[in-house]
Amino acid sequence: MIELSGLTKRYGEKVAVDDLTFTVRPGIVTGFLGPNGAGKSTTMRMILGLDHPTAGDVRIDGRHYHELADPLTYIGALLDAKAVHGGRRAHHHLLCLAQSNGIPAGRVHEVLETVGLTAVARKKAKGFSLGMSQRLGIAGALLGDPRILMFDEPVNGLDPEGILWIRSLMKSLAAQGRTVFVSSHLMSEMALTADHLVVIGQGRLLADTSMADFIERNSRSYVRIRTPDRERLLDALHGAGITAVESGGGQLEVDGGKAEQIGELAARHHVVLHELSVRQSSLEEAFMRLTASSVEYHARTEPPPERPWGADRDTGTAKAAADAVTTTAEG
Ligand SMILES: Nc1ncnc2c1ncn2[C@@H]1O[C@H](COP(=O)(O)OP(=O)(O)OP(=O)(O)O)[C@@H](O)[C@H]1O
Repeated sequence: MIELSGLTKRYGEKVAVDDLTFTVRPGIVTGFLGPNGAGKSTTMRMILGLDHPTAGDVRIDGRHYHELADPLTYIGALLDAKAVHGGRRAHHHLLCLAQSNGIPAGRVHEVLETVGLTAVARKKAKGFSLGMSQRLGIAGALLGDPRILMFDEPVNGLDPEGILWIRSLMKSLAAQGRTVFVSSHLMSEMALTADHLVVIGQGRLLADTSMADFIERNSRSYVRIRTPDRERLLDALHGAGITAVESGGGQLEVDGGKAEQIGELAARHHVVLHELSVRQSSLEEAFMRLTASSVEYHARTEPPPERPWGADRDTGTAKAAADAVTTTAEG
């Protein structure tokens, strides 16, 4: 179990982690979600005693990291897959870790087998692909057979086979009763892996909920409408007591499953429809709604304004590219 209580980290004026209180429980996969810069890695570094909290406290099975006698036998972590010394062979890297942490050398073979790196055990880490490095990092995390495992963005840059492998590994570790804490900025990935969700934005706790509850609350079904007769349709909908909201690009959205009613209404008022479709909002959209006000770097979704070809020829391209990205540094 990992328990955070009022955990806070400031770097000068910047509050990277802001008063986080939550518990990561055994037997399930807990997803740790937040947009870029939300404070996930900083939180994980504080759990491992690599960064000191400005305020608050974090405990691993009731103790601070530095109080654990052989920490790798309590908590194993993958923070940065490329942090391995490139000149070291995979086997040697794990052996050094084992020897310096009081772990029997025989575990090296076992974990290499578990992560599927036995065939390349004598190869130097600098020749490893990102996927192989992730597997080596995970082997290091598993080395002490710990009850708690923590992975920082383990699927970043992996191919579908690697993603599937990590997903099933995390689930099987949790099924063995271990505590599994995994960070990601992809809600869609977490929906397939995690049983519980902790969402943060700009260092603050935004949600601490079961995945089932999150899906239940955020699976919105709505009707999407495109029409060249927008004003007439809005009047007709209004007259029938149906509320439509603009959803960008001239589209309208109506909550609930009223597609037939809207279609018949449009026909009665001779309104042309280009689209009338029932949609289900994705969990990724729900996550983006939840974290919208805490995202530090926004890319504009509409295309940049069109420029006559040749105008600002020398600087136009760079300028248009710069215009397309709006950076708002909040907080
Ligand atoms: N050593 C540091 N000095 C100053 N600021 C830092 C330092 N480490 C992190 N930060 C800032 O703290 C905030 C949180 O960073 P952190 O890396 O924990 O976020 P994250 O959620 O892991 O992001 P990502 O998904 O991009 O990895 C960011 O604004 C970052 O710039």
